[in-house]
Amino acid sequence: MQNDGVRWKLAFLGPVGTYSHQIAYDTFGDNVEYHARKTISEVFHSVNADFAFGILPQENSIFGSVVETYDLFRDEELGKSKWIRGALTLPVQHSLIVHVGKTMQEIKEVLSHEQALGQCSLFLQTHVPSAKLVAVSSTAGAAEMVSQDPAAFNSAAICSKFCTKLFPHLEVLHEGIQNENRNFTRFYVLANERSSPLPWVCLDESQRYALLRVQPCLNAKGQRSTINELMAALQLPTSRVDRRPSGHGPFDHVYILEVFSKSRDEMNGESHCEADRWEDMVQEGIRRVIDTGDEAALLGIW
Ligand SMILES: O=C(O)C(=O)C[C@]1(C(=O)O)C=C[C@@H](O)C=C1
Repeated sequence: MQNDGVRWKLAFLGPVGTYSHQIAYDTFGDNVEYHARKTISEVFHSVNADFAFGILPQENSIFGSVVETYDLFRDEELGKSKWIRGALTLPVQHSLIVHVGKTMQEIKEVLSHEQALGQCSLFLQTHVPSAKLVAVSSTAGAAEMVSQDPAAFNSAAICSKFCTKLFPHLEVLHEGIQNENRNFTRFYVLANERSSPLPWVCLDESQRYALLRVQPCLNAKGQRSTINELMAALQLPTSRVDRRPSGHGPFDHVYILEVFSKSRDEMNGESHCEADRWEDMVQEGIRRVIDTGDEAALLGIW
């Protein structure tokens, strides 16, 4: 993917070896220039006029929503200068990685991203119940610390087994340690243009999606719309609802909703929902929410 001969830049949660990097490379291959960032927040803020794409972990099938990502969706820049352009799903198999020769009994602490610690909670309770669990910014970041930080010599990392090829002195002690064998993480592709072209692997044109931020406002009676009222105004099939504090006062919330076009079968014989028609349907839904006195914004459409 070239922009006047210059490769587009993509930000991912680093270092190389994270699941974010893996899904980014599986999707964009050698077509973009990769830039590692220390946190998910830095990935989000990197996407600007000069940075075409960012990869944001969104939800895991065992541990649920990635809270740091949803908190970033409250940022007003999303939907103004950057947009969600697609979703990608990666099968995730975690390994317990240690310094070569270390045994389970010697492990004093386990480092990883909080998502990976949560996805492996049963293994941790059973096999290293007294180890301290330390949340760090990424899985491969944890492997790098175990490999290079003398203070982490008796620590283990939860990460992809590929990390043992990237960082010296590491080996796999256990593989497939997540609570359920079938484990998937879904990622959003963040882009600096609302309709940035994406590699074909991101696009399933039989189904269209949009991400919305909806905020109930106080009416004249001092009441707020319920989530049922907001969804009734929207009139769009909704696959995901996440609620985060708005930051504007106690128990004041924003909702992040993922909506989708009806499936092929429900489209009255049409093979798929045309992009323009889907855009109209979404904009009409947003208008209906705003007409009830609440706030709604389009964060991305694909
Ligand atoms: O730390 C990584 O490897 C990431 O890419 C982050 C992340 C996440 O935030 O969910 C991605 C996939 C796994 O679920 C665990 C961690």
